[in-house]
Amino acid sequence: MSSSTAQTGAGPATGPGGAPAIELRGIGKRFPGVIANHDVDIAIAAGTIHALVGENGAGKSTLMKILYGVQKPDDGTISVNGSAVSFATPADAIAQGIGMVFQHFMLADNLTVLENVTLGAEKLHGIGDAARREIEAISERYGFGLDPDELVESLGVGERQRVEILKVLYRGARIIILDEPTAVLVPQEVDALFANLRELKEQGHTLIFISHKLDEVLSVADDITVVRRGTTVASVKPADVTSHQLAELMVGTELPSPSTEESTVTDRVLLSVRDLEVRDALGRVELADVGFEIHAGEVLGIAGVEGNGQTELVEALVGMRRLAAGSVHLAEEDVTGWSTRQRREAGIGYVPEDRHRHGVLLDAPLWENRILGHQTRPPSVRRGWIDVKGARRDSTRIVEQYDVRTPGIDTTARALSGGNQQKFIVGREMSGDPVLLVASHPTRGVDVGAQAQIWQHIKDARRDGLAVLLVSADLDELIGLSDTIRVILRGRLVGSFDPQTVTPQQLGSAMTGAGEDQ
Ligand SMILES: Nc1ncnc2c1ncn2[C@@H]1O[C@H](COP(=O)(O)OP(=O)(O)OP(=O)(O)O)[C@@H](O)[C@H]1O
Repeated sequence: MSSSTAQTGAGPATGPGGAPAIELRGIGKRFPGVIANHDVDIAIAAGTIHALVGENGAGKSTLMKILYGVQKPDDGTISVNGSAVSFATPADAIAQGIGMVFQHFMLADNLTVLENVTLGAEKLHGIGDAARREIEAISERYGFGLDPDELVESLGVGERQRVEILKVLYRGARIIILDEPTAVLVPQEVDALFANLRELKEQGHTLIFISHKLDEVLSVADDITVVRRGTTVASVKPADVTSHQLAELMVGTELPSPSTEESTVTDRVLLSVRDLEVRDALGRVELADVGFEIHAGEVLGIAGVEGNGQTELVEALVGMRRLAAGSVHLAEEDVTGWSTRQRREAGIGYVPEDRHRHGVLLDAPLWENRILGHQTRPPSVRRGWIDVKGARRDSTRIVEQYDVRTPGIDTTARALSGGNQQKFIVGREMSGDPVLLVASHPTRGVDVGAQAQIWQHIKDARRDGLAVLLVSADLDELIGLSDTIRVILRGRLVGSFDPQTVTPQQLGSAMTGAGEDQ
């Protein structure tokens, strides 16, 4: 146990040089109908790893956007290394040595590491040998293992993230903000990321990251700030709290404890996939020999490192990809040649992996988003016409049942926090009694309390016979929710595991191919 004590509010934590690397005092930010931040006080010591935790919509991203010059605060002051600053744009923050790594990587796949890193920063070291030397030096110094001339499209998720970190280091960042950096990583990659973060810290950098994974926060952070309903409510040391206590600080109440459940798997096959093959536009095989069944009342979990065919599998099932071979049966019906619309009408719910591309219309109000993908089914239509009242009523129900934090159903999806957008999408796709739910990362970016609620909704529907294909990067979710777990590797299903007995480490090994020889 550390001798440090939990503080309420943030005291003047000082770094080696005296002043904190970052000090936020009295920060406030309002949006129409919402107070995103108020009275935020945080001091972040130089050369430390500082975690920011809090419920969906608590105001974490807004705070980080203020610190990176994306949003302007209405109140309060920001100091960097003891000097007051004011940022009109991210360029101002970068000039002060602050960099940000977003959750959605912003890399061009068809360019090399060097081209991605120098893009927009040509003035620093050009785009030739000087730049290459600098990139190699940074990669070497922090143990990133990146080759400047490698194409980004051939890199794995963890490597891409290192390119993003390298990009901000290249631009001179000493203070690096990471928004949910572990959401897309497998356990081994998380370990590698944390090793990189610790190395950066050793060399004097200050790291600030947002996470919903409290165990990880406890393992890597030096300090943790808890944000609740827009303001900082506690600042604690990892040694002084458990993940359960941390969760309670976040939500302000006790958390429901998970219930163990009897198996609900029936012998009625709802989805039957045989010899599925999918090819890309150039004819390269993306999925091969994929076959499985899901019964009514069963959750089939798919584990895999991102980019191993999950996207193709999910899109093939919902009718967004043509099959090169194989068949898909929903209940007794051969749906292989059916359109997405026909499949949805037959009762397939779909939670897409990229909520901004396929899940919501960001500039449309929530009630219109209720209709998206459900244009031909009640309550969105009545006698062939869009039923505005029905859609509005059902949107209100989703907001209540899924605890979507929003001023109302006329608010645009864009104005919701990421986790709240996700809750709305899951609520919509669980509407109208689907027979099959095809869900990609249904709780990505969702806080622990809301995650438990979504799991419960899925379990309840499973008890009523819902079949679920669950693709998730969260191995605890896969283990907690699935009846069987299959591992996908390079477009093939390579392993089958019993969630009752498998460990995250075993899954992680199978996912990276380490268990291939078994
Ligand atoms: N551009 C915007 N316009 C209107 N409201 C916004 C905007 N951005 C954020 N908000 C609101 O501000 C509040 C805080 O949102 P923020 O994204 O900071 O939360 P968060 O803690 O990062 O949540 P999550 O964990 O879900 O990502 C939310 O109520 C959100 O709806």
